[in-house]
Amino acid sequence: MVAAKLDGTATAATIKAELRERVAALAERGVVPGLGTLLVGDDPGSRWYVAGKHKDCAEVGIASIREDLPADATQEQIEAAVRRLNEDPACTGYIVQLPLPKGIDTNRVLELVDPAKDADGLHPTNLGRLVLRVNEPIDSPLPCTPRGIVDLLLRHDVDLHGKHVVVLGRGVTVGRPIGLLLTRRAVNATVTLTHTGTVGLADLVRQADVVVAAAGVKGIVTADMVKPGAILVDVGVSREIDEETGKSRVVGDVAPAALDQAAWYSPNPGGVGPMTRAMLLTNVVETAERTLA
Ligand SMILES: Nc1nc2c(c(=O)[nH]1)N[C@@H](CN(C=O)c1ccc(C(=O)N[C@@H](CCC(=O)O)C(=O)O)cc1)CN2
Repeated sequence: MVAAKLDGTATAATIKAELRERVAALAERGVVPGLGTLLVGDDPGSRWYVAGKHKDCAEVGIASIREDLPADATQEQIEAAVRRLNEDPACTGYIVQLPLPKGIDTNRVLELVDPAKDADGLHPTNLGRLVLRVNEPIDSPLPCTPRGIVDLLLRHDVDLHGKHVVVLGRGVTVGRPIGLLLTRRAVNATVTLTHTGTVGLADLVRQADVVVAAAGVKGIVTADMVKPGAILVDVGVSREIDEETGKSRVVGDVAPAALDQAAWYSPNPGGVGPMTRAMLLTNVVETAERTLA
């Protein structure tokens, strides 16, 4: 079977073109959306992600605000930066880049974010709205990666109604919230959330119409675990050195041979990552639009 590609890079480019028009419409009404980022420390991956977010903003006309703190920043210094972003009128939405350094109480930091400026949709108020609004549209920011995955599937006309989605990984940015999005009445999928304590993982994955692999374990989804015709969404990010080039490269949770079984697959890189970035911009634009409603 030759699997069709869920092209996140191309889909994100379409979304950015749509957003450019919405940002222009906001400008006509005197509103300039501004994305703030709070980056603590010097992890190269996090630096790259934050730089990408600001590059994306420049492409669609969103203003950029940065708060960068050293790796030894204290809880108090981080919380003070969050308060500055809450109070900055130029910042209409912002994110705290995760993970924060060891020893920092991440939940305490996230709970300080003004829910109306929560561009990541990770504040308890916004996650709570996602829990409560099963039947009606959600008028608050949604977590970027889950939203990006659902949007990527829907924009490729994948019908999720009645489908069994098996999710690997219970992380806060992907695994836990994606079940809430997929089981809303408008989407109507059935979700099994698996994690390191799950017994019989391979048997569960074999039952899946859609596999969302967000375990962060290289090649955990192997060919023998995939039902023929399933859809494979690869979220995992592990790094290894490419033997030919000697350079570091991203490898996903889905083993290459598993793709032969699939009807659709999201490449990694080039699938979910670009959609995560596009959904962050979407959240920022929607947050700014809500100020006019
Ligand atoms: N506050 C947040 N922190 C983190 C999030 C998040 O959504 N909010 N998600 C990840 C990191 N992340 C964004 O922050 C992110 C990860 C990956 C990509 C991406 O485009 N990846 C590329 C490949 C990149 C490479 O080669 O290294 C791809 O998939 O094509 C964008 C954003 C954790 N932290």
